[in-house]
Amino acid sequence: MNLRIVELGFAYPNGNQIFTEVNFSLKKGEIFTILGPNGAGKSTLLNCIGNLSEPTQGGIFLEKDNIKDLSLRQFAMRIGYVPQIHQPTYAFTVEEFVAMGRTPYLSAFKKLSLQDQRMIEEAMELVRITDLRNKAYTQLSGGERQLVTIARAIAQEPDFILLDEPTAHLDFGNQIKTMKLVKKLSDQGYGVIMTTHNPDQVFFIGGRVGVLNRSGTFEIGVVDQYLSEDLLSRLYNEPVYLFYSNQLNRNICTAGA
Ligand SMILES: Nc1ncnc2c1ncn2[C@@H]1O[C@H](COP(=O)(O)OP(=O)(O)OP(=O)(O)O)[C@@H](O)[C@H]1O
Repeated sequence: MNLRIVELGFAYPNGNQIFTEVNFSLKKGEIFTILGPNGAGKSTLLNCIGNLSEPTQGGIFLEKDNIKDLSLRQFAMRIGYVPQIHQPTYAFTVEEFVAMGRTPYLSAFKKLSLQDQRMIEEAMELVRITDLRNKAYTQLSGGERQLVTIARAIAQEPDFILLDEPTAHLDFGNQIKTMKLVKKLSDQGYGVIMTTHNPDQVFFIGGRVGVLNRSGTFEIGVVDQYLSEDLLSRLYNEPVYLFYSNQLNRNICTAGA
């Protein structure tokens, strides 16, 4: 299964052109990260891939199917989306919230099957939130909500998972756990697209990265070959340094004094 982003462009109705000519593809089991400064359009791009915003140019294809031609149910079985902020309306328990991921598989008024229950358990275990199962979603911290929303996407059993800044509300320990979880998801065969503000996370993950510039251009490269101190310093308008760690066997990205 291939997810292809072809000649994608997006402009808001007020004429604000956010990006043009975004091209990349992703297989199941791959991770693709997206970097870019505030306001560059990372969330807008993920919203297009997540079928929440309609691109003004180009299209998004799952194999040969343009996603705009899929029913909501077909789409939800193939792509799961974890938005940056999720404001709950009702006090569902964590287990009930994760169970919503099974909605595409349910027929009207039908109870959850054993397979549905198994996927809900597996998703909660993978994200390590099983002990929160009876807690109200409205009573969770921002970080816990983020993990529960990731579990809901996993329960959806999609081929691809989109994560919009998944570590935005997390403490340092949970940021590390989430990055390990992202790697685990790809090991388990999910294709993952993740936006982040932290280039070090991109070095941790490796693979390919797309950089969205303020000008709306999008460039792709292999992390270690493409992301240089010079490129990152220009991207963020601040000096950025890379150090190779023999212990970690990867580049570490940090700010200067
Ligand atoms: N409804 C809208 N109409 C016009 N412009 C908009 C609208 N919504 C967002 N924008 C603009 O689109 C641009 C891209 O926003 P987006 O949230 O996608 O960027 P981002 O890279 O995800 O930013 P951040 O890193 O701060 O989350 C911003 O300049 C924003 O002001």
